[in-house]
Amino acid sequence: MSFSQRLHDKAQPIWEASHNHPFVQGIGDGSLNLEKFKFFMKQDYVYLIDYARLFALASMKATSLEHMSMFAKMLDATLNVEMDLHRQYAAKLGISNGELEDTQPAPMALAYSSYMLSVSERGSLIDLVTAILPCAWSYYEIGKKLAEIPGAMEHEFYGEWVTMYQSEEFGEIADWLIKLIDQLAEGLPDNELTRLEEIFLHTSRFEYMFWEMSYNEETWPAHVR
Ligand SMILES: Cc1ncc(CN)c(N)n1
Repeated sequence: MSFSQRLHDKAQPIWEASHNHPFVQGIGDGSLNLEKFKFFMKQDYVYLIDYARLFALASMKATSLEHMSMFAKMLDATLNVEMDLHRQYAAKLGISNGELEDTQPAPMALAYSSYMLSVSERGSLIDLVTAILPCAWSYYEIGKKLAEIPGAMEHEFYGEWVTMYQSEEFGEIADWLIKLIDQLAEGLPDNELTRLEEIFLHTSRFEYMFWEMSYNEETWPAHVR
C-alpha cells in the first residue's frame, strides 16, 4: 500500500466527519446560514495567507527546479485564484478587501496555522507536505462529493464555491502532492512514517475543527478580544 493510501485510510473517519458536518452539507444543499459563511470566508482568508507562505517555504526546501517551480505555481494559485474566490464572495457580502485582510484570526484558526507553520519550519520537506496535504486533498474530496448533489454547482450563491473545489485545476494540486509524498516516503523507516502519520492526523483534525469553529462562529471572548 502506498504511504498516501495509508494516510488516507487512517484519516478516513475524520474526513467522513468533516464531509458530514452541517457546515459542509449546508454548502452542498444551499441551506447554510449566510452569517456563518461570512465568518468562515474571513477566517479562511487569513488562514490562506499562512497556507500560501508554506508554498514559499516548500520552494525553499525543495531540491529540484521542477519541485521549486511547482510550489511557486501553488503559491500563485493560492494567492490569485483561491483567494480571489474569497474576494469575490466578500464583495457580494459587502466586505472590503481591507476588512478581509485585517480579520483577527480566531483561536482555533490561529492554532491550526501556527501548528502547520511550526511543523514545516522545523521539519524537512516531507513534514511540510504531510502537514498541508489534508488541506488540498480533503477540500478536493469535499468539492467532488458536494458536486454530486443535484443543483449544488448551479446554486446561485454557494455554486461557485463547490465549482472551485471540485475543479480539475484544484484536483491537480492534490494529485501532485500525493505523488510527491509517496516519492519522498520511499525507503523511510516505519517509525518515521508513524511520526508523519501523526502530523497528517493532526491537520485532518484541525480541518474538522475549522468547520466546527465556522459553524459556531467561535472567536475570542468579547472581553479579551
Ligand atoms: C481551512 C482550509 N483548509 C483547506 C483549504 C483549501 N486550500 C482552505 N481553503 N481552508
